[in-house]
Amino acid sequence: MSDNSFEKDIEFLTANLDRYADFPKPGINFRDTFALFRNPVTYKKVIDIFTDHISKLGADVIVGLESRGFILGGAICYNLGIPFVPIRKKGKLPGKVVEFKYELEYGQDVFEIQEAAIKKGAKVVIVDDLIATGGSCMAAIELLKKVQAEVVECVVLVELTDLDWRSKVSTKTTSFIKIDSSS
Ligand SMILES: O=P(O)(O)OC[C@H]1O[C@H](OP(=O)(O)OP(=O)(O)O)[C@H](O)[C@@H]1O
Ligand SMILES: Nc1ncnc2[nH]cnc12
Repeated sequence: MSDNSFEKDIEFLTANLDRYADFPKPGINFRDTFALFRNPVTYKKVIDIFTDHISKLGADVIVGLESRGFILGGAICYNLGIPFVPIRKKGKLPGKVVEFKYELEYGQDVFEIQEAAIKKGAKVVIVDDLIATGGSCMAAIELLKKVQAEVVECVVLVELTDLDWRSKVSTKTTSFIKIDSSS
């Protein structure tokens, strides 16, 4: 559920989100959140909405999912003065990592987190630009379980409402823009 005070901003953001048919595969309507991030006006609105919501959750750490979760997470952490920790695709993080394989709307991948990046029992909020099948968020939750962190909430900008992500993600999830994958 989104905060009513941001209702007008959310309508504006929804209207400015780009859609590309048949990318990266036939049949996928790709929602390009970079359209919102490259415009300073819409980017600020997005970061303000996330910051306002996450400031009430008592998070110790924000975990951002590669790649667009990084663009959100860094700015939100700057506002809140809390650490940012990345979850990256396999093979990009040095040191001891834990990994989890997952599926998404147009393929499969492996996520990793650095073991030393999160303290046991830390309260974590996961951020990403979009939830579709829920595979990415589920993989992030499983990785955070492995390092014994506590996932308080997943917060995403866009939710594809008709895809069955809830069967994979039972952790509380907040989205601000809700759209049908075929619209
Ligand atoms: O709910 P899901 O079905 O898992 O899909 C959502 C994920 O898919 C996209 O990222 P993508 O994996 O394309 O990675 P990228 O940001 O590195 O391009 C999107 O930014 C989410 O992270
Ligand atoms: N339809 C979509 N648009 C953008 N990112 C996605 N990740 C998974 N499905 C997606």
